[in-house]
Amino acid sequence: MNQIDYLRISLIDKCNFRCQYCMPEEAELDYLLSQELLTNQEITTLLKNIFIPLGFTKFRLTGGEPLLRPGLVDLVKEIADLPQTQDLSMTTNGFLLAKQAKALYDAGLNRLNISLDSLNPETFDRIIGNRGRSRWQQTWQGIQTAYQVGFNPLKLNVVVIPGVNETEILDLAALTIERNWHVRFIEFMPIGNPELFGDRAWIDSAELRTQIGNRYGLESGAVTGNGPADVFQIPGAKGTLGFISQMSECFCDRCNRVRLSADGWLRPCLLNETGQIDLKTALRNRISDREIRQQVQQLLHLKSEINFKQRDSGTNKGIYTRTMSQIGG
Ligand SMILES: Nc1nc2c(ncn2[C@@H]2O[C@H](COP(=O)(O)OP(=O)(O)OP(=O)(O)O)[C@@H](O)[C@H]2O)c(=O)[nH]1
Ligand SMILES: C[S@@+](CC[C@H](N)C(=O)[O-])C[C@H]1O[C@@H](n2cnc3c(N)ncnc32)[C@H](O)[C@@H]1O
Ligand code: SF4
Ligand code: SF4
Repeated sequence: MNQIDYLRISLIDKCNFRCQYCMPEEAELDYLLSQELLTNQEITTLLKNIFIPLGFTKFRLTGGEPLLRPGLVDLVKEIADLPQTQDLSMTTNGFLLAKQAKALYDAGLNRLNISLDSLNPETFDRIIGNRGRSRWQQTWQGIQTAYQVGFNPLKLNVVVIPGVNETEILDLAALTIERNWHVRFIEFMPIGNPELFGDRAWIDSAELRTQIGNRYGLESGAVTGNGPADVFQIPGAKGTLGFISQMSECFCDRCNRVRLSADGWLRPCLLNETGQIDLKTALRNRISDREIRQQVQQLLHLKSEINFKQRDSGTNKGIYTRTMSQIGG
């Protein structure tokens, strides 16, 4: 069995974007109340008393949009300062990054993955549901600032949507030639927007590799990470290209992570809710650390069963009912 040592922590379920593939504008979502969110202190207590003693050393902050979380820099510092923390990273849409990047870097955040689905401001705004105000320029500035303050590796996540941004694959891949950035193409999953997903809403990573290989050539590459990306490189490029292929491949056999939702549910697998544990209620009811650790350990033992056998059990006819923003993607 793989060692499960990577916890993805959702800090908030709200977002300042409404990406078509995640939180489409027309969707009605129920948001958590602020008292339902784990506090910073509860998060660090869980890390110190539960997850670290069970061998967790890698933590990613996500959401919703983590940069909207009040007290974020303090939380980053507290987690980074834990002696057992080997890797502390964040996944963000980058819109509020230009102002926060330096403070986050100084607080000890090691790595950033930033979503950027298009280099064309109009396409970008259409994807993120801009509600009348262009957001591309500020997002691009956030990415540049993050790189300038020292985030390395800096990864850009592109969800590839047929008919929306698929014509930009070569341009996005070309970003890595002169820049030490890591562009990752993600196969669109049937989570969040069933209409957009339609009949064939994802493009096989192998197809993208052929396109890019024909234009620029492609060889194997390497970059630091804990995730499912297969990494390649354009020969001579400064950065790399990653392919995250959850639709065309199954990488569950190398799964090393569990997820903590913003309201404290520990979820063994992204794609289903089997076996979830409510850690917030346990903490607030003063259940002993020992007992909570035992419950978590039991879930970790069950995880490989859940991964393989119940991957689709959280779906309704193959469509997932919770969005990535609610789960903590
Ligand atoms: N099926 C599946 N997909 C995942 C999982 N974790 C991440 N992904 C996919 O990978 C995309 C990028 O995830 P990121 O948040 O950037 O993190 P990562 O690639 O795991 O992280 P590093 O490699 O450590 O940088 C997500 O949007 C998902 O589409 C997972 O546990 N299961
Ligand atoms: C849910 S977001 C949370 C962090 C941050 N708001 C962001 O967008 O980077 C995390 C990742 O999930 C991805 N994502 C959301 N919905 C998806 C879907 N239906 N299929 C594949 N990836 C998805 C996003 O592209 C992003 O890279
Ligand atoms: S993918 Fe990220 S930025 Fe886009 S709506 Fe979802 S949580 Fe927000
Ligand atoms: S689908 Fe579940 S088991 Fe597979 S990689 Fe994602 S979290 Fe792990």
